[in-house]
Amino acid sequence: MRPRMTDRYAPDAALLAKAETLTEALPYMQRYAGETFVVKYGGHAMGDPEAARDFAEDVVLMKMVGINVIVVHGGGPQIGAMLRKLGVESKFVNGLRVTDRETAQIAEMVLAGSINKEIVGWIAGAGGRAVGISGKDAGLVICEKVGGRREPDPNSGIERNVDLGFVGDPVKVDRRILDSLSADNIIPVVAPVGIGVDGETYNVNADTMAGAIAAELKAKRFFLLTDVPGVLSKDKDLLSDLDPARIGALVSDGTISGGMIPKVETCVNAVEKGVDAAVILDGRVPHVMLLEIFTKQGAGTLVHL
Ligand SMILES: Nc1ncnc2c1ncn2[C@@H]1O[C@H](COP(=O)(O)OP(=O)(O)O)[C@@H](O)[C@H]1O
Ligand SMILES: CC(=O)N[C@@H](CCC(=O)OP(=O)(O)O)C(=O)O
Repeated sequence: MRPRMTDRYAPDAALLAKAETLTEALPYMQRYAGETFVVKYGGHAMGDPEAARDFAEDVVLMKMVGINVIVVHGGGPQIGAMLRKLGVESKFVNGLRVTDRETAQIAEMVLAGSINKEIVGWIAGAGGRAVGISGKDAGLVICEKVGGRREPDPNSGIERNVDLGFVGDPVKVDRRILDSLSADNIIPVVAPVGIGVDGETYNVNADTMAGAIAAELKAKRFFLLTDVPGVLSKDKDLLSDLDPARIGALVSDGTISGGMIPKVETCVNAVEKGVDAAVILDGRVPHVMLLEIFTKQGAGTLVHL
């Protein structure tokens, strides 16, 4: 027989708090089991190895409680570093990297070769099973070349059309490879490289790629991990809840600018196409996804209709 509980054997407060954390998580586990979550892991959020380990543990834990997790990663800063090392010039127009054939090859090498396998390794290290693929595999993400963008000429100041080269816009997502992997209890890790109908390789903005996949899967949640706490107000307070109309106003009055504009646009596009909610999260915060999923207060900025 187990000894009767006396003060001497009673668990201390810290231990009880651990049990309370788990019971607080219970309704969320019940709500999300069987649902699909798409996680975009940005290149800036991948900074240090400890954060990477936390990220992988969160992904594995989510999978363990029955969430179908799909990771789509970026790698913009890492592509930039490799291009500099190889002495290849690179520039961005409207947040998209102008990508000639050589740049496309280097981007694919960094994204699908190096970063993708690194993430697969982190997930394996946390006890999960992951398979790394790109949008080219099994025709996952079919792209069209993006149209040219208008930009002022640096010398004359006159606006001209800039051809972005091999930058792809996802036009079709074939979910079958993701469904097969998820059904086999494997976490798909997707590099943002797409394929044209003619077999051409396209460099795709990782937010756009993740948004297209989240929309096709009608994901319950679409997480975007970046290096800010979420969308901030003019006074730098975190805006924890936004709808498309409010986002439009914040973009118009200049509160949201730079790299945050395509990010919120991706979120709005995703929720309008059937994703339940998108959440912009700070990937530098340890276990930020667990805090968002399994606690009452959540974390980051939730975007919904
Ligand atoms: N209102 C805002 N709230 C938060 N970040 C903002 C806002 N407006 C502009 N930003 C900028 O957007 C950046 C995030 O976009 P980006 O650098 O493209 O992210 P990532 O590389 O992770 O995809 C932030 O680092 C910040 O400088
Ligand atoms: C067309 C285009 O711009 N592609 C991006 C792909 C990587 C990316 O988007 O990574 P982050 O999410 O880390 O920024 C690039 O070449 O940088």
